Amino acid sequence: MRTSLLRSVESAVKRSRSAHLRRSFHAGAVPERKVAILGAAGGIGQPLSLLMKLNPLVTRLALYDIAGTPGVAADVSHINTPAEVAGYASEEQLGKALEGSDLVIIPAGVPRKPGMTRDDLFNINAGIVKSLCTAIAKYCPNALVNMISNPVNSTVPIASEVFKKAGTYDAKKLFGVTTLDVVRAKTFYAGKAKVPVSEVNVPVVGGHAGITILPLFSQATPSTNALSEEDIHALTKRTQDGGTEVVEAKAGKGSATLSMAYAGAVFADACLKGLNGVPDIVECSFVQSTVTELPFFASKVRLGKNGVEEVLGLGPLSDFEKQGLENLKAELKSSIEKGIKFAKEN
Ligand SMILES: NC(=O)C1=CN([C@@H]2O[C@H](COP(=O)(O)OP(=O)(O)OC[C@H]3O[C@@H](n4cnc5c(N)ncnc54)[C@H](O)[C@@H]3O)[C@@H](O)[C@H]2O)C=CC1
Ligand SMILES: O=C([O-])CC(=O)C(=O)O
Repeated sequence: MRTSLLRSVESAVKRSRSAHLRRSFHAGAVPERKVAILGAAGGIGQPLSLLMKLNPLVTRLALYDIAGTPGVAADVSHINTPAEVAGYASEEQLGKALEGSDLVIIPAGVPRKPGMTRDDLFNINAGIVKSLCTAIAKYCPNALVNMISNPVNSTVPIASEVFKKAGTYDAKKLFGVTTLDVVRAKTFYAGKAKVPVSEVNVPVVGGHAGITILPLFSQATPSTNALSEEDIHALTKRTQDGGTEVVEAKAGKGSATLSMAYAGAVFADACLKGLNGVPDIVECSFVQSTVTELPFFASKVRLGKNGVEEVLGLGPLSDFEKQGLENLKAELKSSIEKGIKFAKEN
């Protein structure tokens, strides 16, 4: 009788201890995180919403678009993962979508058609990005911002100016998403070097348009002697033209959406891990930088509890890469200046 009573007390204590441990794990070790996606009903927005719903680090997922959000939100919300989904469908609801966000991902805006450059999107997307960033400054000034909307080389400087004007700019919290360039460089390198793609790492620096995209294949791992200089030049060109390859294949139906959603989800996950204090999270991103004389530049970035913990240097470059770096500076500088001028004048 006594032993059975003891056993039941012991097991009650054990149950309460493990419940306490579970509670403290939820309350402490893995913080609650709200992620907002602006442009959530678009070609990128929909699969990105799906992937973020699958991310166990996301507690609340706010899906905002000017059209089509209720359907996307209802659809994604039926997936049996913990993130709570809410859809926001009009400008009046943008504040609610943003409030309390730790991370805002922006894939809002028009995509390219064949024959266009990313800069041809400037006239429409600059205004969209400006108004969304004005709302971010108002409703969630401390959130990390992942800018996907093109031309990234200009939209990130636009965002920085909007935040400066609002008095909320924190260079550590603004990121141009260049992960798709890294994803492509890894895939193309693995195919050519015949190494397992899951083991490949390739930094991609510079910006996110044409020759401003500079993959550093001399630093690719696993390293290989199997590639000729010609192979490296062809891999570089293919990475730089990766977006155009998709635009042409889609023949008027837009640009990369699925690979971009994957890349956006990879980068957002890295940002959330950094925020949560996971050590050694390094990704390439287009950020405010002193790596070159340009005020914004993509390079490896260490992510932490406040966003950018450290902007890493370029490392040793081959002569071909050194030349590529010099060649990209004029275009990148002018795209950055175009964004800053727009934000200052509008
Ligand atoms: N950074 C990168 O590596 C990449 C960037 N992109 C860029 O991402 C952007 C989106 O591309 P897609 O999803 O294919 O275009 P899409 O046209 O399929 O979707 C864009 C969505 O943005 C929404 N939108 C427009 N104005 C808005 C506003 N003011 N507020 C909220 N939502 C708004 C639209 O309703 C639409 O649902 C384009 O600018 C494209 O160039 C695309 C691929 C890669
Ligand atoms: O090429 C485009 O217009 C979309 C984009 O940025 C990419 O796929 O890298």
